[in-house]
Amino acid sequence: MCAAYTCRTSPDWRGSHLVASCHIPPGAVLLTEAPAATTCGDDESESVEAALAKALLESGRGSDWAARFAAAPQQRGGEAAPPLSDEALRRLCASGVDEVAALAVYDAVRHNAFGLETPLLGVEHGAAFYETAAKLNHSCDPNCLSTRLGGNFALFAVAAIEEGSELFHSYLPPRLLVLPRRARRAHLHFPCRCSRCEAEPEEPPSPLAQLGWPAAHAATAEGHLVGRFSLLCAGGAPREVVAAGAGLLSNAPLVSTLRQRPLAALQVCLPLLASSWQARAMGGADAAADDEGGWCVSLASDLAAAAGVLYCSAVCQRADWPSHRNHCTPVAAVSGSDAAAAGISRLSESEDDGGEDDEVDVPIRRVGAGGGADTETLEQSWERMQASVASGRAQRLDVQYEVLQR
Ligand SMILES: C[S@@+](CC[C@H](N)C(=O)[O-])C[C@H]1O[C@@H](n2cnc3c(N)ncnc32)[C@H](O)[C@@H]1O
Repeated sequence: MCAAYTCRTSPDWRGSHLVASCHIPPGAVLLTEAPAATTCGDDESESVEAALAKALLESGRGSDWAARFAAAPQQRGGEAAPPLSDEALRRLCASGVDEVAALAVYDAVRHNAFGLETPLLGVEHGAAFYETAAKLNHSCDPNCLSTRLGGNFALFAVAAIEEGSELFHSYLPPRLLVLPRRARRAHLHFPCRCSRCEAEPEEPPSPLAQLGWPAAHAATAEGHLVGRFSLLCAGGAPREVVAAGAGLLSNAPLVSTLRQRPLAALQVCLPLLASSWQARAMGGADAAADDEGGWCVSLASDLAAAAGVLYCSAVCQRADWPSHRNHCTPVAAVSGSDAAAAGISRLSESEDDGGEDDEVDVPIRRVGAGGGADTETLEQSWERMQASVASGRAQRLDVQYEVLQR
């Protein structure tokens, strides 16, 4: 393959950006880059950005270097890291660096640095500056996947890219790419101009969102709440878990999401593997077979989180309640006609009295693979799944549901 990309500059929001210099097949490795500097962010007295600027200044980078990364006027603003405080500037200059250089390097960092996080847990552990990767713009429907391995940056094509097309990766973690535009926007520090955002209508503020109800729930024209979740009670071995995850591909709405957004597929796999390891730590296959100690795992974690915490059984739900009640968004907070229309008040009452016998018993309409719908309660769904788990195989339960009006 030819040198995969060239750097171009345009006067619009794209500023400096990377463009394919030939046809690129999916899967091609386009860039691997060591950082110009990294920081592990363990000094609580300064921000990771200030620490990174300090490391760059100490390696001899100054104003001339920083000018290559200065944000174009149309890219300024937004909510990137805050400007440098006087105290932080004083500390940066303590080693003899002049103020102009310190401010310029800090500015380059605040608009171009990458956070470093652990792949599975998503724990932030520092930041890094990559000189070439800094030129990559963001898209919510990216044609490239970037990853940080150790402190290094790697970029892969996830689609065929035509010569002359811009290379985009996502500044957002894959799990957030399945969210609608408004929800994604909250995680970016600039108004996104990518083709997906430009094409997606801005959703009108949902009455449910105003009530603090999760964004992944949408009200149908009839005013019902619609949600979707995938839940896995898996066996103890990674291959069982991954096989069950592959089974998820029979879920038509999810498949279409994954086809359109290949990065979302990664996010489905990572929790699967994490859950598998967790299962092993908890005693492997025996844990799954144990009526009292079954464990609950969400697959598409954003959807599951949005749907509330999902349990494989009333036993698990009760067991978790002492801890869950501390961070539960009380459904009781959703009051008035919207709540009544959504038919969620009974869920609130049954969850909130905390007694031994509380069970979530929301009627749902289950939408089967063939599109036919029948009605069952969540409790009946859990029972179905428990029966599957008792059969000894890794099982999952995918339910697309409407909460029916009462
Ligand atoms: C790491 S820089 C990317 C390179 C940048 N084009 C340049 O000229 O330096 C990140 C900045 O580019 C802009 N940017 C990147 N992707 C964008 C997008 N999809 N929509 C709007 N602005 C974007 C934002 O201003 C963001 O803070």
